Amino acid sequence: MSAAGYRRLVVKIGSALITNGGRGLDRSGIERWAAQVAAARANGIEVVMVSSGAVAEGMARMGWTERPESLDRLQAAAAIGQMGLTQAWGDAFGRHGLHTAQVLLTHDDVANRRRYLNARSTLLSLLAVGAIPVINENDTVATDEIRFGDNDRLGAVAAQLVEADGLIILTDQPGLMTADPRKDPTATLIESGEAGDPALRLHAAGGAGRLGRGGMLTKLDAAALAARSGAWTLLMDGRGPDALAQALAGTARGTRLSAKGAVLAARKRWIAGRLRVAGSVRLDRGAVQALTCNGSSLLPVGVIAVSGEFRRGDLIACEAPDGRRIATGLSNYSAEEARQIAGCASQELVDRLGYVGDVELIHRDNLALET
Ligand SMILES: Nc1ncnc2c1ncn2[C@@H]1O[C@H](COP(=O)(O)OP(=O)(O)O)[C@@H](O)[C@H]1O
Ligand SMILES: N[C@@H](CCC(=O)OP(=O)(O)O)C(=O)O
Repeated sequence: MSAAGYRRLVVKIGSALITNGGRGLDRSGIERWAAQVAAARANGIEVVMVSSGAVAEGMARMGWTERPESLDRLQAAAAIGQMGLTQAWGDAFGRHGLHTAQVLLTHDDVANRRRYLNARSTLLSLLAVGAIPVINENDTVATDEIRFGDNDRLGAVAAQLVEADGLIILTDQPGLMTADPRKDPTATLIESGEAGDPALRLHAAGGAGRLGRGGMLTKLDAAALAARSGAWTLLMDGRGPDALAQALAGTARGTRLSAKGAVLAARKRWIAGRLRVAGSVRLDRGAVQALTCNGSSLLPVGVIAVSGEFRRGDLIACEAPDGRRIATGLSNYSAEEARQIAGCASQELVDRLGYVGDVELIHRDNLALET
């Protein structure tokens, strides 16, 4: 944990920054950021990277000066450039004895509950084994319908997936300015605000730079999305020699957007608002108590019976011993698996299943109590 109390952070590095204004990958920047993340990792902070740069690196490799308009050329540039990007991060973190893991996602992967849970498990496993996940959009297969479009939103989704404390968005400006500094040199830094405050958007109408896709508007959208899972967002300039180190330590200058309000309420409301359940589990008294009084996850040990047919990621009902519905939630296991592990202590799961699965049958973040 950092002096500021951070446990897990997502760091998003935008195209404008990582490509040195379009001159190919900024390798010294990558070395510097990796060294600073490695130092934070040594202090017990888990870090997930979201790195742009594939298209810009592909453009540099091909000698293209303008970002292609057509999807197939963009995809070609991304495929060519992603090679260099992965290699650059792998080499840089490797010098600090850290493994990196390339994770390419599309929006489709997280809109689907099952795949969302799979992506989440994989990212958490990578962190558990001490690796640094480096996420980018899977541009080669992303069509408009399944595209995040910019990596700011992908950063927010990553923060949600791993339940990060914060999302650090490094760009080529000091943060959110009162106006686009490329157009208005008198613009000044807005140092703090509340994520999701519509008033902030008035400052951010300027669009993106030549290489980036998002601009400030998507960074504000990302902050609002990250706040729904309780994460704050810091928008800042990543170019200073200690910029990321300061951000990871909680001392950087930039725009800090706080997450206020009932954090998981929106997600839990979404779960509770769904009418159909695919099955149900009957709980013992101890599990009912744990869920309703302590806000705990549902563990297999507290399940006495399983009804219906459901798959991993499906919504199921949790019932008290008298059949009363007390909660609904998204199951980490299929009905068949749930039957195998009902009543099992956590340490018995691997023997029953034949593989290492989630400890929770329903994680508390995916559980909404009946009101
Ligand atoms: N109010 C603002 N404050 C700061 N930058 C702004 C603002 N409005 C628009 N911008 C533009 O947003 C750009 C950063 O977005 P973008 O190019 O997408 O970067 P990245 O690739 O880092 O995501 C800045 O270079 C700037 O020109
Ligand atoms: N996936 C793309 C990045 C998309 C993009 O430019 O995002 P951003 O840096 O947020 O403006 C790439 O690697 O080039």
